[in-house]
Amino acid sequence: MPGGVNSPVRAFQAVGGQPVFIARGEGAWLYDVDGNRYIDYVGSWGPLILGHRHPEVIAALRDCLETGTSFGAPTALETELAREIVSAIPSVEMVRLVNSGTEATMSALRLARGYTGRNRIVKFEGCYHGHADFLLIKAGSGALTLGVPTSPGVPADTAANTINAPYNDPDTLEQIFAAHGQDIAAVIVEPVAGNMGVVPPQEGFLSFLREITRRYGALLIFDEVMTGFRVAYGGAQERFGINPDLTCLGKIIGGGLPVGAYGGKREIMERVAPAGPVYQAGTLSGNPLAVTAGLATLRILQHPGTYAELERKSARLADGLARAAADAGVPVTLNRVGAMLCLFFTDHPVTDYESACRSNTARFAAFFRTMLSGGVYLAPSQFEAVFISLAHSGEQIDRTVEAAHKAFAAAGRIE
Ligand SMILES: Cc1ncc(COP(=O)(O)O)c(C=O)c1O
Ligand SMILES: N[C@H](C=O)CCC(=O)O
Repeated sequence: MPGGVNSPVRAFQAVGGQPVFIARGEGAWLYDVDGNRYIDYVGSWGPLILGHRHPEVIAALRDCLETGTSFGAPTALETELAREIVSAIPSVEMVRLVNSGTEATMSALRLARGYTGRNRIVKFEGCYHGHADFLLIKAGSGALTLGVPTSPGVPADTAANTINAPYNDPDTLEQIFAAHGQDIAAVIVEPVAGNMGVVPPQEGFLSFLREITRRYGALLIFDEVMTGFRVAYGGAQERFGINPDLTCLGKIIGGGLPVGAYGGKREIMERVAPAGPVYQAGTLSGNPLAVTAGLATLRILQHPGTYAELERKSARLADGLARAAADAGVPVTLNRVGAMLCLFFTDHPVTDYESACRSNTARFAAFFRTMLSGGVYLAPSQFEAVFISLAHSGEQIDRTVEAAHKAFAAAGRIE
């Protein structure tokens, strides 16, 4: 396997050392093949908001297995998940299930182009929307971590239709629309950026996106692959009260199995084949196992108090980390929205790609390695989020903060 991994973010290139090989997970614990135990803040990169092997998810999967693994035909289960998404996500009236977040964003953008008859799209520097060619330009996540934000292999004429704008910068976007507004099919955005570390939208930024896209007849697409069912049950659009035209989902709606979805206004979604002419398909789309794990997860997330509990746990971790950094005299900027947070090794505010890149990544690497040897598993990159789950106990969070005291001291020894 290239680099020994099946997705670049799993390699330890940015932090040094070799990746840990995982044997199993239980709640918020991860166990490696050498018998070490870690408190897990990766959660399979976001899907495991209930932790590993939640008993209700596992029981539902066991029952589902007895019926088969895939049919390539409609099932009642997929209809149930579609209904749940439509009732949860404020702007979604119709939805199509796919197999990954990448498929969701790629398909939503094809639909936006088919619907508007325009070719250009606007994305934001440091946002990551999966690995489709036209989105791998100044992309975040592993691409940023490995220093290849714009990938070789993306044809120049494909890249020419993607316009990159700085996140949280309405003035630049206004200029882009003034120059190209009639050609822009859509603006796609992570409503809380989570792939250049965590960068919240500044006051008014999302409403500005809503206004300017309407003004120029372009669609607004929220990529809620990470934020959907995480920063609120109804995603960032519920939390911030802004309704996009299309929404992309993934991660949590598959409960740890491969899934994605895109949805939005009926009038737009009815252009998707076979209802309309914009083609998109998938052999395993709506897979019963993925749908079952997703549905079981969403049902637990609906319990009263769930998001308040996530908020409490996340605040306890954030406060503890901030205190530990201050005790060690290491300047950090901590960004948090609900159950996703990021520690940047800088004393400047982090509001966009450029300010995220000012973080001291050598300090992050030292912090990461000391946390790992102290039994805490973080994403091996400065530019990824820390994900808190319902499975994290107060005791695990306190242990994490204890480990962080040592880790900040180690980071502080690096210039
Ligand atoms: C915001 C966002 N969009 C899209 C994707 C792509 O999803 P996937 O890895 O399932 O293709 C990811 C994560 O990888 C993501 O965080
Ligand atoms: N940051 C990525 C998406 O959220 C991590 C998942 C991956 O690319 O493997």
